[in-house]
Amino acid sequence: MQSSNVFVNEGGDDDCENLKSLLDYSRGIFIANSMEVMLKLDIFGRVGKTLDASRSVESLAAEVNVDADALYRVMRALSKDGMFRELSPRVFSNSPRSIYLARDKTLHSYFLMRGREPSFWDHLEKNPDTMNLFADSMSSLTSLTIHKIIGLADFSKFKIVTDLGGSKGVLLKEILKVNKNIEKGINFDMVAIIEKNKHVNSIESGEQLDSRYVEVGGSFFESVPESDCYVLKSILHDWSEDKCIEILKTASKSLRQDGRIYIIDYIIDDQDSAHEKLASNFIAWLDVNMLQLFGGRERNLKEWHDLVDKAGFQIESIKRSQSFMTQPLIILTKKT
Ligand SMILES: C[S@@+](CC[C@H](N)C(=O)[O-])C[C@H]1O[C@@H](n2cnc3c(N)ncnc32)[C@H](O)[C@@H]1O
Repeated sequence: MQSSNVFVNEGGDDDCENLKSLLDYSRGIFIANSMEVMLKLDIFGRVGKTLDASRSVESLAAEVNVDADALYRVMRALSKDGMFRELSPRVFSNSPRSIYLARDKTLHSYFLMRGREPSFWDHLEKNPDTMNLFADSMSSLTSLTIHKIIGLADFSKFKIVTDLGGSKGVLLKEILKVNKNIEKGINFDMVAIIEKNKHVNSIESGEQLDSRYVEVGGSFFESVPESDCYVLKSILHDWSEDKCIEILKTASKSLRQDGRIYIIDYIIDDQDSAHEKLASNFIAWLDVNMLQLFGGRERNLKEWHDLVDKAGFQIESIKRSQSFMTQPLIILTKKT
């Protein structure tokens, strides 16, 4: 893909900061939902009305009867914006900013009015236009980082590569362009998405489709086409641990000998990231996005190791880009 966007060549820290600030504008709804939950549960007040008062997430969660992990993830993201302070792991105090909400309820109704209960998948199912917009939004984010991802990934040993949840096929088409050794590239997604892709491909005569490019509809919870390599980009962070294990086990059944799984997803609080500070704020909010929309999560390195281990895989290597937005490539092989 010839990229015309101005961010692709981001390299300097200025570009990173600008791109990060731009993306911050898209997370308003998640911040509003998080503030609504914090206020409904009176978390600011419960943490304490003085700056030196602190509470552990576990004691707060037990007191208000909510899941401690979910509460931690929301407080972690808010604290990256200075709304709480995480004094030690999972122990928070109010910050000079949040103490106001602990002491004074004047503004509570203002924040409560802005939250809402989202049901994203229901909404998508009932609104095909929004479904298309979602696919477009995913493809646009992918196109920002596509060259960096391809630069990280070696496809030279594979004959069949399948992009699981490949949406509009943006990434796979580019992989095929760069890797002439691949004999077949399969873009696999839900039937509704694939039908739409086929329709668009048939009317957009301007785009000459590579004859090696194939579209297959189905569910990665049921079965997937046999392949040497499965690409899972921005897929596993949508799902809970149990669902991720199901997806990986489905892939495992059809993975050819010496095959690999290429996970392209963030690693939260990754000490080896070139932009750990910038990225960790960005990823903590993405984590809240995943929690609120899908019941998914961003995972740290240990969580990735544990997850793939339970599905019968091991991490062979991790390749990181210098760009904060480009997810690392996590390469899996079957456990021996
Ligand atoms: C977050 S998007 C990622 C799209 C693409 N990989 C990217 O990075 O731009 C998740 C994709 O998973 C697809 N998906 C969701 N459930 C699926 C299922 N059960 N089987 C196959 N694909 C599914 C969605 O249609 C969507 O295209």
